[in-house]
Amino acid sequence: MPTILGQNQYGKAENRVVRITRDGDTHHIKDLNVSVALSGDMDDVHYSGSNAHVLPTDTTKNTVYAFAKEYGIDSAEQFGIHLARHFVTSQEPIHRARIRIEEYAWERIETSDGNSKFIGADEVKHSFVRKGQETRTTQITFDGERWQVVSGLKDLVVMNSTNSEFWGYVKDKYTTLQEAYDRILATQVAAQWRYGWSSDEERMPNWDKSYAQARKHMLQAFAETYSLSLQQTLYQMGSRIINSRSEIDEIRFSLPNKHHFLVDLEPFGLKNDNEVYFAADRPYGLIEATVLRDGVEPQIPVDMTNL
Ligand SMILES: O=c1[nH]c(=O)c2[nH]c(=O)[nH]c2[nH]1
Repeated sequence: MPTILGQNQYGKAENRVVRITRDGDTHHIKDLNVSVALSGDMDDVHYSGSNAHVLPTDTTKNTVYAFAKEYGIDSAEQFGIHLARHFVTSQEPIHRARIRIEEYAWERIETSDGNSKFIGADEVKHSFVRKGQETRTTQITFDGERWQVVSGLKDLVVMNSTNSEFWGYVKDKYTTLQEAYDRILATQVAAQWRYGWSSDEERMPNWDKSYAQARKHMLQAFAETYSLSLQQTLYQMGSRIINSRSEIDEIRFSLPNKHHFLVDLEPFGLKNDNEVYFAADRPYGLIEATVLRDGVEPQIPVDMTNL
């Protein structure tokens, strides 16, 4: 049976790099998980085993660490752009680079009553606690000409303890769900947004500011939407970002509905007045959608949850 090679890519996945920047005795941390995927003129290695075009995955790993030292890590996006440009422009057989980065945030530990020489005004200059909230993500793709930057976050857990209803839905013979006029709405946000920036000729966005603003608008929309469904809330979150951030053209969400079921306390002679819930972990409703600036083509893949 004749066969041919289809899409292929290779590189070192999940390079964990921690970069400390020492500003006197005040230290700064960047903690990343960097995955490199390269593609191009790689037929021969698959067909015959010739490695003549293969930059070893080990080298791609080393490059991540060397770049962390040589250029530092400003933002995950900036670091990814640097790496992608390097692989595509320095190796002829490599035509495309995709760099995926997860960033883990750390914050300074507050002091008790400053008595060590290492302790500043009200925080330790070299002691950190990892932030327990979301993970920031980015994916940089470069083909030698066009850039695509898709950034976002995952595992951002949010809850509204009121201002959520769900009723008026289709009912068939299998429907048992009771209509809800005051329910808990909770989800674990995975969101990926695509920047309009796509060529070196255009002015690059301020990645850190854009992330902070997109996150803020998303959370505010979640909190401020009186929800008739998680779908409606999702759309509000997305359109709030598109309307307030001109550098972002498209955003895709994957929102698990973290169901909170009222517990029946009647057997114990107790009335449950929307106070005691069972937080179910599965199954969960999974609500996913893309929100776009009118007129732009969608580019974020539908199945982006493991980005
Ligand atoms: O916000 C919701 N959207 C649904 O589509 C749905 N389906 C369901 O059973 N509960 C909910 N809640």
